[in-house]
Amino acid sequence: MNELISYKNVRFVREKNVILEDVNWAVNAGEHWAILGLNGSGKSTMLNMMGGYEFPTSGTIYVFEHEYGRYNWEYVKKRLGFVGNTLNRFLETLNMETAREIVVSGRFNSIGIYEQTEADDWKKADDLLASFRLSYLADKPYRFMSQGEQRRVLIARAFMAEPNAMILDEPCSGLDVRAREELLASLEVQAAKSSTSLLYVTHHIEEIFPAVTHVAVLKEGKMLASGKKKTVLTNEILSDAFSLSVEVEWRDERCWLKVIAK
Ligand SMILES: Nc1ncnc2c1ncn2[C@@H]1O[C@H](COP(=O)(O)OP(=O)(O)OP(=O)(O)O)[C@@H](O)[C@H]1O
Repeated sequence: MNELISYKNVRFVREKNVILEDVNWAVNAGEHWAILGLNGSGKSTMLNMMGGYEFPTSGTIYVFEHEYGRYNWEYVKKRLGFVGNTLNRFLETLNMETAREIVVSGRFNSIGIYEQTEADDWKKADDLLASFRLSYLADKPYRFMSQGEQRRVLIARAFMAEPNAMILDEPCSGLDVRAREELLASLEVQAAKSSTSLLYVTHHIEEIFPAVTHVAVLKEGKMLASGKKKTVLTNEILSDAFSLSVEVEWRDERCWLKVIAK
């Protein structure tokens, strides 16, 4: 499977408001994407469509070569990981569990372990914890972890099912600079190790870690630009996207934003 995700002329209208218009986008195996755009530009709506939470008003969406609306979507959802910046609905269960238990539960796409686990599952969870440099937390309950540690545990959990693609929706929001850098370093390692394509949603270009290969920029529901990161992360495109005069500075495969004029 080469083309993992494809949006063709996708339009989405909610209560007479056009939320997405003429969105064309394709993600191929081996690519890692950042999805950029101001608040309300349509990023979450666009990505929620992959999980089947929103249905395009017109246009077509293919995920893992299956057309949305013409296939049993439960199978597709199993191959798609999702990590938001909050799992509050499940907080009570999470709080009781240790890092190891939470990571193992990712094998069954559940919060809480309700199925038989094998020794291999625990070994894999331990390997993931090591890869995220979280082994020291293995037996610690979630409620006693820092916010940054909690986020990394949830991301490690999402890798447990080895999804074909994983949506990371603003995973660094609310984290301090050190916790942010630890999370990004973990993603960098994981991007090199696993075959999961990462789809990283953010407002901040500073979070685009070196392994990200492509960037999509949304503005007011339209795809302003998409393609290889160096061709998209330019002064012109970002100034347009943010409606602000900005300059991009590249350093060690990371980029930083300077505001020139408001
Ligand atoms: N449940 C909803 N009901 C009505 N309008 C909504 C709803 N969810 C989103 N919208 C509107 O749809 C548009 C796109 O929102 P969306 O959440 O997709 O943007 P976003 O780029 O993800 O924003 P953010 O960065 O703030 O998360 C916005 O105008 C928003 O107000």
